[in-house]
Amino acid sequence: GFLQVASPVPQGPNKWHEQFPIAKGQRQSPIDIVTSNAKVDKALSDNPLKVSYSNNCCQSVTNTGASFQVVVDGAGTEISGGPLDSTYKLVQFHAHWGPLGGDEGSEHTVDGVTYPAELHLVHWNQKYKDVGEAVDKPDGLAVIGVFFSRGKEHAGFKPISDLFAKVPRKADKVDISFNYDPACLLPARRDYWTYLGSLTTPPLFESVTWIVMKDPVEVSAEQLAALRNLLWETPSGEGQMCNNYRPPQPLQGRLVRST
Ligand SMILES: Cc1ccnc(S(N)(=O)=O)n1
Ligand SMILES: [Zn+2]
Repeated sequence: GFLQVASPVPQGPNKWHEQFPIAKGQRQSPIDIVTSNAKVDKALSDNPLKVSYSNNCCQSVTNTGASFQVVVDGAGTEISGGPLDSTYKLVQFHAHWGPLGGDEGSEHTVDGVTYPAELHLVHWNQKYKDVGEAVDKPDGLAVIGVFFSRGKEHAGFKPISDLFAKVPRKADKVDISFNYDPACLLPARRDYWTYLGSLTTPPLFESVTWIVMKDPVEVSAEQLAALRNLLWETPSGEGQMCNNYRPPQPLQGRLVRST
């Protein structure tokens, strides 16, 4: 009602710099990946990215108020190789998406092309004692980004997308009682672009080695629509969660490498 104190609706990306000056930093994410400027680096293929997730690592799905988040118990879910000088452990995965039926929604773009959604698998460097220590270190995090395109249903994503209706409001949480291997969300072809960037939502720490898979994975229109079962606060009250993506940021001379 009008007597309630409206909870402050989070400021949009173009205001983040007021509270998080690093928003205008030198290694911000996402970026537009200009494929002709990406440099093939043989070292990446000589030491292939190793993804070894266990199938009982996913604990729960939460509505964070900004996305869904599958919380992972890092036991046995590790990545290494490729651009990484250390072993990193999966801590959570979430996504960013656009309006119903639209083609914008991804954070990274490829030669200016957007996808309807982008999945982020967040990992922390095992050289640190926990994710809290890693989160603001230059080599603290590694995030694998996977573009979602609209097409046939993704059988592997269905057990997760079916849970969104159970966590409509911020802080809602449902346990994942079934075995689930997040590797099923990766495209078959493991080629990627990699560059040094940041978290794409506040606190925007410049601590992420980004690994953006070249190939999208197909999910159905219904699975994309299921993302809107998640609700969040809008200026006019509670509404469907959508457009929770940050637009591309200045490259600032960074090199993007490619397999
Ligand atoms: C853990 C975390 C926090 C904020 N933003 C991100 S993201 N979108 O860069 O993956 N991850
Ligand atoms: Zn993200």
